[in-house]
Amino acid sequence: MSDPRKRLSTLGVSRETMARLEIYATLLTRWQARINLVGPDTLPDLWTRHILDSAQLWPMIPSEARRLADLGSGAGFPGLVLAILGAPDVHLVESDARKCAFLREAARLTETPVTILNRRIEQVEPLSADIVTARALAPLSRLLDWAAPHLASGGQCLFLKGRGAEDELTATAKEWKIGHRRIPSLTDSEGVVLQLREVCRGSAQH
Ligand SMILES: C[S@@+](CC[C@H](N)C(=O)[O-])C[C@H]1O[C@@H](n2cnc3c(N)ncnc32)[C@H](O)[C@@H]1O
Repeated sequence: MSDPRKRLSTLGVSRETMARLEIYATLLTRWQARINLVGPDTLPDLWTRHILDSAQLWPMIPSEARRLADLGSGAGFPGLVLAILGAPDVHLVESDARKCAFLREAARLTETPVTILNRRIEQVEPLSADIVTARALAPLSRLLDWAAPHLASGGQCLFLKGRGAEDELTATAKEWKIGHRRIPSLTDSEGVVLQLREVCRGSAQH
């Protein structure tokens, strides 16, 4: 099944939510002419490369999660897509003011409640999030430095990563003790979702 809209429906996305994703996709395509929201070569494949890629995290969010923080949201991947799908109390952290203007407009038109923080992650007060997400932001060791202060007790990270994920995990072992799962990506044959629990500083025991 390669049609991304059909694949979204298998993730439990309703027709009403699909209509809000359509509004988001249309707005993004319009704004892309003015500001670089996504890599221009990826725009024709927006639904698979960005929307489905983000939405694949939706089934991994536990029903008891109360807050999600998305770091370096850019045009809203994955955080705004997850908010449209119904993730609770989503905070989008993005340092670029023009991208934040886009996020505000997309949230308004899709009637999605989100908190947009136009700040550098390093300057944001601890968010106490049950889920911290990020895609295409930084190597894993830096992501962990940024994400750890924002994790609630018992919280987890969901990071979309490419083919270097294994090496990145190895590189963090000296500094971080993490329970992790690697879940193959639905959209990228070489990609994975890194699901990280019990993130704490200190080397892994071998
Ligand atoms: C490569 S883009 C990825 C955007 C989005 N997550 C995606 O996958 O399409 C990285 C984004 O992170 C933002 N960013 C980079 N460093 C940041 C920081 N320290 N604090 C907040 N945002 C940051 C950039 O402005 C940019 O929009």
